[in-house]
Amino acid sequence: MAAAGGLLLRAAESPAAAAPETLSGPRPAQARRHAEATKRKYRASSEAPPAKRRSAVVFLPAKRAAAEEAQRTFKGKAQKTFSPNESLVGVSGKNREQKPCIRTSSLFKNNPEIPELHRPVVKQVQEQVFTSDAFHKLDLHPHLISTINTVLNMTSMTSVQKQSIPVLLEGRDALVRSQTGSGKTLAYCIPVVQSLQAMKSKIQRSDGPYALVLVPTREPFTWIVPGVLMGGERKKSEKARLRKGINILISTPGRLVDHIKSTKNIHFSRIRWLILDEADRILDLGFEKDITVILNAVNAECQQRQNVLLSATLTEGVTRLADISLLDPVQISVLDQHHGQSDPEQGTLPEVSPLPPDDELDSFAIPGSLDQHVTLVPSKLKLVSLAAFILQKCKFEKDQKMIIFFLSCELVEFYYHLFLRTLPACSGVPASRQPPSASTRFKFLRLHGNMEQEERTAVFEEFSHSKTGILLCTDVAARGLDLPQVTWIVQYNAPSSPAEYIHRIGRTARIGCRGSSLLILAPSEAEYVNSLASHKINVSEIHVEDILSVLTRDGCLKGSRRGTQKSRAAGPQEIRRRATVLQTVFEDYVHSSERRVSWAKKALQSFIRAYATYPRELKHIFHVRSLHLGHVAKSFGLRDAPQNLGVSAVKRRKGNLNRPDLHKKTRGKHRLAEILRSEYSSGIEASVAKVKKQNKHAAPGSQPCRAIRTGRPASAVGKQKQRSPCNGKTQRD
Ligand SMILES: Nc1ncnc2c1ncn2[C@@H]1O[C@H](COP(=O)(O)OP(=O)(O)OP(=O)(O)O)[C@@H](O)[C@H]1O
Repeated sequence: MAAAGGLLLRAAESPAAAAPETLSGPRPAQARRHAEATKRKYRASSEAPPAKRRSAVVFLPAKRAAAEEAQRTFKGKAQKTFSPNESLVGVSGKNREQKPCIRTSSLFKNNPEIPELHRPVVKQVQEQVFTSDAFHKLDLHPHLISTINTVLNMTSMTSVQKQSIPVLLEGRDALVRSQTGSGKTLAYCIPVVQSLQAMKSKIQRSDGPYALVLVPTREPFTWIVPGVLMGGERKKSEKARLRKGINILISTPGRLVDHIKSTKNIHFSRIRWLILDEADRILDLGFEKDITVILNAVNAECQQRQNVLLSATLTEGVTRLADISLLDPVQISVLDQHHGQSDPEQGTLPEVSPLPPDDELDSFAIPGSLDQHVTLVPSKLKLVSLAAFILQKCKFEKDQKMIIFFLSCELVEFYYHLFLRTLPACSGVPASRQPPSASTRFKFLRLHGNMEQEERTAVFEEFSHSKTGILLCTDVAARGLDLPQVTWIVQYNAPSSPAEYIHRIGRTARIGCRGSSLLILAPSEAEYVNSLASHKINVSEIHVEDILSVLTRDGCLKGSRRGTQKSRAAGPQEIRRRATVLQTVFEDYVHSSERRVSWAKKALQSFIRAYATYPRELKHIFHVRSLHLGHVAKSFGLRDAPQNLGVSAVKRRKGNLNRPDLHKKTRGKHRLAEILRSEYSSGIEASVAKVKKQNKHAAPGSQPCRAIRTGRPASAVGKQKQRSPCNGKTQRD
């Protein structure tokens, strides 16, 4: 099929061999004008064809064959205008005769060549997830063991649990690094609960917090949550709960800082544990200053405690944070023997080592049960390719649960509504009369930072408990979320860093399960694969033609054209035709009203703005100048590129990003970053700003930093260079 598909695209790419784009085909004068316009576009765009992917010699006959096939297929029909509406059963549900015929989108013309992927094959860092050791081997309270066994239904420890729990029970500080979905949460929860229940004077609720757990986002609160503080909830009710007492306090850094600054009921004098979970994410989101405030506030009231820092990725920032927050820590890293680490099966305890070796920094452990793929898709084909992929997985395969990552909230909203309104209809039955199986197959959900907390929690719960479904989201869902049985992670837009890539794909293949991921890149972004390889991330290629070929299995994309059985076969021409039918479904939907067109334009604008915020080190791969706006517009169901969306227009608006309120409210980069990451913190920045003004000299966080346990000032965290671009980017989330 790959070979057949190869014919398909390359035939389209060759101007000489290209079959008429629409079934009507452009007239000669029109065609000339079109070709000249295209040439102009390529002069202005760096999406001009790069080096060919495969040898032209090898594919020349293939192109010719495809062209001949195309000519044969369309002979004598060049003037017939194809109305996709006629071809779709039940898609629009409107009177087909009354609809004007619409020129089919020119999907397969003038696309850039897809370059050959030359990936260095690297040996990925591997971790063994489970050990054969049972929890009852640990010196834990029998009641705790029976809870783990019977309530949580867990018997054997994971590697990270086996290595961490004894160390933490000994009372040591620890820096724990282990792959996504390997059970890090229990690795610290068990020692915390064991140590708290063993305290001589029985803990009272009114004692206040004994353990403080800092997490980066609001969603991942699970079974052990006696008290949660998170943005998006009413601060007043949180204050009441704090007054009653919370012994294990789990909070996002931003929200806790809000309470430190404005709530009298929060005391840290009894804190025995300070846990920084997902430290890499906390730093990525620019919470260094908040962590500084928290460390100072906790240090001011208590010195005797255990500190634990956990992370799936180990970056320079994480080790620096470990340096100032941990005292003489044990470093626990669950890597395989090849990587020179201790073998968990040998039961050896890890060495005490304050800093990891340089070559370990920024290389990531990926679950061995995760198959990673990449596909290079010209911008014009991106929408149909994603739709085809969804159809393939959710219509033709069983029990698929998929998460699709996008660059911004607006993109999530746009594609969520577009797919919701169009794809289920492709089952051939009007939405109202679809059997329940169709609605579960195409259960679309979305999750992003512009949603109310209540709705976010409901979506999280629904997707968590569902066996199938398609969750469209921003990076708000990339970290810490434990969503069981996810089979596919699709990255429709590339992540801003390899660490983000790891966390996105880490939502599948959790705790030893199998999972797969697909990264969709434009041909001009192909070099990103090398960037991943330099962090020991290996991906294998799926060809776009293979993804599109599923459309030939979809009866409702057949089209109305009466052809022989032979021409209906799953040949390249048929794939092109069906892709065009599907694209037209989207274009028809978008162009069915002015409002929808302007909605699609706004989504396109949001994409361009988000695209402009890739970090400097990735700008040579992701630069707005590389985007062919006309082609990108197609992936928003737009027939033409909207005016005034050029690079210069984007540059002009860049300072304003996509939140008009920012312009008014922010002064300077820092404030901008604060607002952009607001969803991860408290959601009440404005009130904090007010309080800040009032308590300028009184707030604990504003006091001069005192020495922390390592003797270094906490302000050192704040001074650290903000490595991640996320500060300027989380408007995406
Ligand atoms: N020993 C165990 N046996 C079976 N399941 C376990 C065990 N420990 C943890 N789990 C389950 O594994 C899943 C992943 O655990 P957890 O969320 O702690 O992983 P993580 O390493 O923190 O992942 P991430 O880095 O993505 O946040 C959870 O559903 C958890 O209940």
